[in-house]
Amino acid sequence: MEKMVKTFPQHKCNWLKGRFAFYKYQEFWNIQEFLEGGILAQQSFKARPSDVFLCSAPKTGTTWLKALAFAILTRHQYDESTSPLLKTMPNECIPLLEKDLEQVEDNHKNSCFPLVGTHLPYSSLPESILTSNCKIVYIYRNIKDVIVSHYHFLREAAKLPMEDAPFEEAFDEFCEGKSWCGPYWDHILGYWKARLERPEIILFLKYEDMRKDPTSNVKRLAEFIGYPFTIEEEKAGVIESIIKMCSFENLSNLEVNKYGKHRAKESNIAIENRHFFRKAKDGDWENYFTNEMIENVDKLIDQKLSATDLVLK
Ligand SMILES: Nc1ncnc2c1ncn2[C@@H]1O[C@H](COP(=O)(O)OS(=O)(=O)O)[C@@H](OP(=O)(O)O)[C@H]1O
Repeated sequence: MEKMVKTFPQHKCNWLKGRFAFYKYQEFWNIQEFLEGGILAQQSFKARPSDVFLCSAPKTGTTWLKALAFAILTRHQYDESTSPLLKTMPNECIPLLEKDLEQVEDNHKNSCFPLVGTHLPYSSLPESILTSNCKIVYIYRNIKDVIVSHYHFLREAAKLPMEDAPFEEAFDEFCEGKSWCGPYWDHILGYWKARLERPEIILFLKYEDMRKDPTSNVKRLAEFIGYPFTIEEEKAGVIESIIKMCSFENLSNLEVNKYGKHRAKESNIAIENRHFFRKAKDGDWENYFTNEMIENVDKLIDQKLSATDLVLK
C-alpha cells in the first residue's frame, strides 16, 4: 500500500519546510497514513445499517462533535462525573474509519456502539456506507477560521515555530486546494450534494451555529442519531450538562487533554492532545488575514459555493 501511495501526485508543503507531504487520491489531498487506511477501508469495510458516521474536513469541529455524540449516546451509562470523556480524549472515544478500522470492526463484533468518525470526502466513502443507508452527520466551519486552525495544527505537528512557518504561504496553499482532505470547498460540496438527494440520512451542522445555540443543535443531533432526549431529561437539565461537559473550557482543562498524546505509538503522526484544543474562538482569523487575503478568500468561496445556501465566510 505504501508503495502505491507513493505513486500518487505528491505535494510537499513548502511552508512546513517540506516536513509534511500530501498525496492526491480521487481528487483530494491526504496524509499518507490516513490515505492508506482510507483505501483499506474502501476495499474491505462492511458497514452496518445502524452505524452512524461523524464526517468532517479536519479542523472544523470534529473533536467537539465526537465529544457531544459520545456523551449523548452514553448518557444512561455515565454522568458528567464518570464519563470516559474525562479521562480519554474525544478522538479516542470514537474510532476514525481510516485509522482505526480494527476497532470499528471489533465494535461491530462485540458491541452495538454505532459511532465512527471519518475525514474522508463523500466520494471516497466505502460503498457499503452508502448502500446500507447509514446516517451521516457532517460538521463544517467558516473557511477563514479553518485556515488558521489548519495552519497551527500542522505547524505544531511539524514542530515549527510561527516565525519559521509563513502564514501567507499556508494561506495560498489552502486556497489552491492543497490542504489536509482539501480542497475544503469540494469536501463540503460532496456531502452537501448528497444531502440534497438523501436529506433523511445526512444532517449538516455548522460550528458557528452550534456555538450560538448549542441547545437546539445538540437536540437535533440526539434526535438524528436516534437517541432523543425525553421531556423529563430536558427538564432535568441533561442537555445543558452534556454541553457543559463537552465545552472547550471543560475539555481543554482536563489533565488528559493538557498532557496526553494522541496516537502516541505512531511516531509519524503522534501529537499532543492539547493541539486539538487551541483557542476555539470564532473570528480568530481577524488576527491573521490581510485585506487582500479577505478579498481573495471571499471571492474564492463566492465562486465555489455560489450554487449552495452555505455561508462559509
Ligand atoms: N469542545 C470544543 N468546543 C468548541 N471548539 C472546540 C472544542 N474542542 C476543540 N475545538 C476547536 O476545534 C478546532 C479543532 O478542529 P477539529 O476537532 O476538527 O480537529 S481535528 O480534525 O480533529 O484534527 C480547534 O479550533 P481552533 O482553536 O480555532 O484551532 C479547537 O480549538
